[in-house]
Parts: sequence; C-alpha cells; structure tokens
Amino acid sequence: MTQPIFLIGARGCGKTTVGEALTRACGFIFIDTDQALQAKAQKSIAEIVEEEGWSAFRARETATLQSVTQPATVIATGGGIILSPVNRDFMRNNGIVIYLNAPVSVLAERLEAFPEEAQRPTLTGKPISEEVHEVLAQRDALYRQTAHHVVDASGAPEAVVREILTALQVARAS
Ligand SMILES: Nc1ncnc2c1ncn2[C@@H]1O[C@H](COP(=O)(O)OP(=O)(O)OP(=O)(O)O)[C@@H](O)[C@H]1O
Ligand SMILES: O=C(O)C1=C[C@@H](O)[C@@H](O)[C@H](O)C1
Ligand SMILES: [Mg+2]
Repeated sequence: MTQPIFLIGARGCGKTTVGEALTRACGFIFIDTDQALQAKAQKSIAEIVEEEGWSAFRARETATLQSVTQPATVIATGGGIILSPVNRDFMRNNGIVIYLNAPVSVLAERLEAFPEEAQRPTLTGKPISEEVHEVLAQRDALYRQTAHHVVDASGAPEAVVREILTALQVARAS
C-alpha cells in the first residue's frame, strides 16, 4: 500500500507529532501542510493571516495540500483543512484519511503547554479551552465525514501510531 495517508483533526491532536512517528514506522516520507505552506510563503501563519486574512490563508492551504500529495507520504494537515469541501473530497479520493480524535480537555492541555502562536493564531479571540471547545463542536462532524478511520489520539504518540497501523491492516485485510 503506497496511498498517501492524510492525518486530520483539531489543533493539538498530534497530527505533526504522530505523523513523524508514523512515517518512521511505515517508511513513508513526512509532509506537514502548515510547515510546507510557511516555508513557501517565507512567513508564519500568523503573519499571513495578519497581512492577507484567513481566506487567503485557506487558498494557500488548498494549493499546498494538492501540491504535496504523492504516493508513500504521510501528510499532517492543518486543523482547519476540512472546512473546504474541495479539500475534503480531495483527501477522501486521493488517499486514506485518519481522524485523530481527542477530547477538549486533552487538546486544551497540550495547546496551553505549547501554544506556538506563530502557527496557531487565535480563531475566536477567546481563551484556549473555550476556543477548543467551540471550534471542535463546529468541526467534529466534518472530521468524521471526511475520515476513513477514527483513532483515539489521547494516548502517547507510539500508542496512536499502533492504533493507526492496526486500522490500516484491518482495512487492507477486509
Ligand atoms: N499523543 C501525544 N501525547 C502527548 N503529547 C502530544 C501528543 N501529540 C502531540 N503532543 C504534544 O502536543 C502539542 C501539539 O501537537 P502537534 O503539534 O503534533 O499537534 P497538531 O495536530 O499538529 O496541531 P496543529 O493543527 O496546530 O498543527 C505538541 O507540543 C506535542 O508535543
Ligand atoms: O484549526 C485551524 O483552523 C488551524 C490550525 C493550524 O494547524 C493552522 O493550519 C492554522 O493556524 C489554522
Ligand atoms: Mg501540526
């Protein structure tokens, strides 16, 4: 199996962290759309949003998603990639989509410890745990409808990788 693997989920669910570990486990190449987009723009996401607005960021995100997609690649996406129907269809039709699902309390704890504001400018202007709650309520259904597999992402990265590999093997065997 060399189909690309897309990791989707809320900010802080571990797409980047788990994606790097999954890449090592399956011998694929790792790409992170947030990192690729910032490298191409030579600006942080916070700077892009400040100078060009969220809709320009979203357009860059769609172009990045399409340009990085290739076989044998684990693609960690930005938390809002599923907002666009074009992105949702693209991922479902061009690879295997895994939703890293974690409760608000776990997400908020991780984001409070590692806010990385240059990559995660505020979406609502509210405190982190309120924002995580509000944004996940709006997006959870979109993550679920886009995913081929939903995986519990609240454990350690190695445990999440094991769950993903199990889901992929079960899918291949059936
Ligand atoms: N499974 C995990 N267990 C414990 N800590 C984790 C886990 N996954 C990620 N973290 C920590 O939580 C923080 C956020 O993780 P990460 O950057 O991988 O999330 P993300 O889903 O890529 O977020 P974003 O959508 O903003 O890119 C990191 O500092 C990381 O060390
Ligand atoms: O949840 C979101 O909408 C975002 C998540 C980050 O990964 C970045 O893609 C950006 O900060 C937007
Ligand atoms: Mg990330």
